[in-house]
Amino acid sequence: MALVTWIKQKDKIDGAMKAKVYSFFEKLQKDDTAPGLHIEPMHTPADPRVRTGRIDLNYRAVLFKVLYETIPHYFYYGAWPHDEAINIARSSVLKVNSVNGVLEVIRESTPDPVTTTPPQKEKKAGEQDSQAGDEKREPSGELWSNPLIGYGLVAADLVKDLGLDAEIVDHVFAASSEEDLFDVMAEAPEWQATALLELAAGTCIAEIQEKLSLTGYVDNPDESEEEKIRKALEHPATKMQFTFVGDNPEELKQVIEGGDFDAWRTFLHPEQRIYAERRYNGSFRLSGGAGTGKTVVLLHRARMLALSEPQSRIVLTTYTTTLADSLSTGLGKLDADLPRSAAPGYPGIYIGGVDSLVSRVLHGATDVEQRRAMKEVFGTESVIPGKVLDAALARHQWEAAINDVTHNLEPELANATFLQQEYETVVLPNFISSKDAYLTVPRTGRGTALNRSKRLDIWTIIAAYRNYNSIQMNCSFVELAHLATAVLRQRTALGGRCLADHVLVDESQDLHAGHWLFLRELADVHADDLFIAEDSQQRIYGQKVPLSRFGIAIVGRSRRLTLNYRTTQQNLDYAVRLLTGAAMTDMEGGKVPDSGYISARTGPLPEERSAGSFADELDVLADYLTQWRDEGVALENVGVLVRANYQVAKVVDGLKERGLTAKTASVGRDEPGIPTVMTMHRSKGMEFTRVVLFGISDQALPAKHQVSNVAPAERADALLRERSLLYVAATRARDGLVVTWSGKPSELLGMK
Ligand SMILES: Nc1ncnc2c1ncn2[C@@H]1O[C@H](COP(=O)(O)OP(=O)(O)OP(=O)(O)O)[C@@H](O)[C@H]1O
Repeated sequence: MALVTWIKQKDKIDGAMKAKVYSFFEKLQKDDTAPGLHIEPMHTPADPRVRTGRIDLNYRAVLFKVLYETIPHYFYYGAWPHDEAINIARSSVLKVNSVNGVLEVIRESTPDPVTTTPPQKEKKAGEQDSQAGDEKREPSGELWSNPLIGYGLVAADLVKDLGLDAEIVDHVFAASSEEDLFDVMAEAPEWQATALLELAAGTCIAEIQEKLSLTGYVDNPDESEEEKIRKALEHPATKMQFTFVGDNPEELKQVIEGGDFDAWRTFLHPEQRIYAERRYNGSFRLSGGAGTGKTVVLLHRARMLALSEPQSRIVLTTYTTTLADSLSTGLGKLDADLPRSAAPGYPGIYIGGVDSLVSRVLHGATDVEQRRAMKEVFGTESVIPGKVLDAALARHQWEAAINDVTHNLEPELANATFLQQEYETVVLPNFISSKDAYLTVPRTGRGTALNRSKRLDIWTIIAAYRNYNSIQMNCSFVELAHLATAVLRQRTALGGRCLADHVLVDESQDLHAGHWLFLRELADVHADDLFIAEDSQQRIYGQKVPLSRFGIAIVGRSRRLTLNYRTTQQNLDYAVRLLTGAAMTDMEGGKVPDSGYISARTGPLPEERSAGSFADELDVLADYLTQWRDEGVALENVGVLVRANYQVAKVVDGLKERGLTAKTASVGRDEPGIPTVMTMHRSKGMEFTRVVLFGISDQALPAKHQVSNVAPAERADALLRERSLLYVAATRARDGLVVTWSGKPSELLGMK
């Protein structure tokens, strides 16, 4: 028998190779002396533990063999063509870092930045396909200056305090372009690459030590190297790159098949691991920019809770059912054996969109509970209306109420947007059902002040709106959330048990006050009651709502993730620039930095393309898709994102006229060779290898109905939501990002 530890692969391996690697390790786990494996030591290696093994005729595995008593333990570094493998094997060393105790593989000769050829740039898609008369704009590159030198960092400090390898540090300081810098990082151990990335982003040494858990290690010279390695495997920064597979073939299969794409299942960042595993004495909020792994943390945390408390009732929820479905798929990938529960209130993990949770509670409520809830929310004891009021009908009802009622309100107040916000952030959360109650309720957080006479007029319109809906038996999702809250409150008032022990919430920036009141009732106040993942920069619905108002105390229990795993630094910079000019505030009203997110990946610059007309813009889009297809890009991993619903069908039809098949999001996502066209709203939580933001003109963004006829105080917030929408859409791209428009570009692109 032999044990195996897998080291995260820097070079991607294809399907055929994966099968061979699996078969090699399957044999090795059983018997490392099996003749076909050819496990051999090197002549004059830098590390005497290094071995090579025969994967096939051409490829050799590079391994390190550590003996624990009589049991061999192999650390698999990678597989390369024969000669390359021999070179790598001879020059690589498996060691425990003497400064911080992290296990790492150091290659004795890292690339020399002066002689390194920068990696082949991806050809700029669409370059030769430019339409006559089309104008192409690329964000201009600035002269590069080495950020580590700029910050006044001293190489010796990085070696002494952080434990970075001296040779790697030398190369980093000698880097003369961003490509050089990324090349050096690509060869460095994972934790060192992350530390360098943080240094380049301006993070100080002490903060990096904390983020990567690098403090507190004391090297014990009396301890054997084997023992040090065994202990180092437990270090959180080691776990970014090493995972113990042991002699378990199933674990081996998972890690090989998952490859780079499913690395999130195994190789967590030390901070992600902390947030997934640490217990908190109350509610906790995890913030972070798009793609920083908030969802990944939630999934790992749900697993940790389910495994450590098998009888606990865990609810994992998010804004929509589509997002909940993808949480469910993700959890299945992480651990298919976790106990699931079909309904909230039972042991196991229940996953559902927050509105579907609301509806489950209401369907399970007795007639008496329902009537009392109606009394509490609307002031009349009746059955809960059966029809759900959609956004379009709600708008229509508001407009009807505004027209039918006599009032003296100015247009900025007498419009559907303002009134609906007033209703959903003031009236409903305070369970107001009478004029007198509305006249005196505090309107904390609302931008526009209202005097008594305005409040009177507004209440008259609200009463008419409620009346129309009551006649037509309509009820909005927001009203339903308040009704479900009222049902749960009745039960707890009668001594009933809450429905959940732990509630984990994703995409929480978009939840409205009614959702928060409901979630607060779902689990009572105790340790680890609510774990909330949010990115206030991605708030594209509703108003910002301070959690403290709903009895959710996160003061002192709120942290932020900053390392982006999804998209390239180029796309990230571009997306963050789309937010420029907008003051981002988090849900507690604090300032959120509009930069400071870093990515471990680099790629081509985003491209901006203008076209003379809608038809020309479709030509541009068709050219990109054709070119990508010809380059071998799997078009099913391409997303074309538009601002408005009606544009979806127009783009699908337009592409059809140009001989290309595309589909809408409702048809599912995985038809080979077929890209998906969807709204930016729908793309939330998703990711694609390449993204085209289509139709980003002054006519489409900001959407007129969001920002016109809106009171000045509300307009800024509406504009911010439009910027956030662009940010959400741009951060869906893993690699390529293209932005197109016809006519004039949107002001949100910030072009002069
Ligand atoms: N530790 C990790 N190792 C490898 N990949 C990771 C890791 N953490 C996250 N990822 C990957 O990064 C991408 C973004 O992760 P995730 O969806 O959890 O981020 P998020 O913060 O929830 O993003 P968003 O807010 O944009 O929805 C996913 O493809 C995920 O698999």
